[in-house]
Amino acid sequence: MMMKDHLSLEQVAIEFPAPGGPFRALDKVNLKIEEGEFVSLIGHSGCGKSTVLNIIAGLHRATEGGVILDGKEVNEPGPERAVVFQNHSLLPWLTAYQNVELAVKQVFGRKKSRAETRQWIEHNLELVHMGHALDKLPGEISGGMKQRVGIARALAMQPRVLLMDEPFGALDALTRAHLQDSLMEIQARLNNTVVMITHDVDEAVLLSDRIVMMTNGPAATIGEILKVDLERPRDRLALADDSRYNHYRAEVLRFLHERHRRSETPRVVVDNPAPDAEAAGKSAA
Ligand SMILES: Nc1ncnc2c1ncn2[C@@H]1O[C@H](COP(=O)(O)OP(=O)(O)OP(=O)(O)O)[C@@H](O)[C@H]1O
Repeated sequence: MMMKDHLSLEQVAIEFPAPGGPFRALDKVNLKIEEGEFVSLIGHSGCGKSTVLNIIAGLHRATEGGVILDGKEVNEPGPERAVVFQNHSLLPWLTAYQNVELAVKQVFGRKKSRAETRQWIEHNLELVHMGHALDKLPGEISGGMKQRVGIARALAMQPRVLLMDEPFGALDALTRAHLQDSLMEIQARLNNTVVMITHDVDEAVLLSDRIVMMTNGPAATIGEILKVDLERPRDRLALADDSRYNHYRAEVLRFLHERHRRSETPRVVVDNPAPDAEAAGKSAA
């Protein structure tokens, strides 16, 4: 696969106004992401993961440094960077189809004919296995299904970068596993560049090409980057017994627990749906 650098964070720092003077949440964040790469951000609660994602999304402006996407500086939100949040954020009065349609019309306007628009919306909902529920309202479908629609909406914008802020965090373990598998399948087909925040160590290892581990704030930065050299497609059951998989998992846990331990209990989920979950230890906290 041909890969080239296309997204880079250069010397990113951000300060938020605070009563005692500016609060420096991030400092000297440097990261280069290649096209088609799947990168996850992991770190203790409050270290600044969402802030990094929001800066890439153009929702926050860096105080110092900046983000370059395909040679252009990012300074506002744009459809080439679609965001999927933890809580779906669908409009409740619109059906699954109409929620995706809204985004498609915003991005493509009149560039697609009516027939093409319809086909494109259906295609994206089918990608996430929601082709059977086009006319359902968000209130009529489960949390996992809503999240699928949110992902379809983001994919339908044909973004160059897919930004996901704990997209499966609110779901039960089984639904989460299904959606992780769907996401891997879609990414293999479309070769999207993905930046995903997660608190789930298994999710990070299973999905990522690289895991970016952040230090605690204030002035949080990238502590270590772990390259996950596991061939794709990846199979969660086969990997549960794979020593390399367990090594990567242990590396992330070591980083979170030894190097950057906080006095309070870190919000880290180790929720392995594989049969050896008992042996591996249910909770990282
Ligand atoms: N708009 C803001 N104004 C002031 N401070 C902010 C703002 N947004 C974030 N912060 C602060 O910046 C730091 C990083 O927050 P952020 O939400 O990015 O962390 P996080 O790693 O995503 O946390 P979590 O894992 O709990 O979601 C925190 O100390 C937070 O209080």
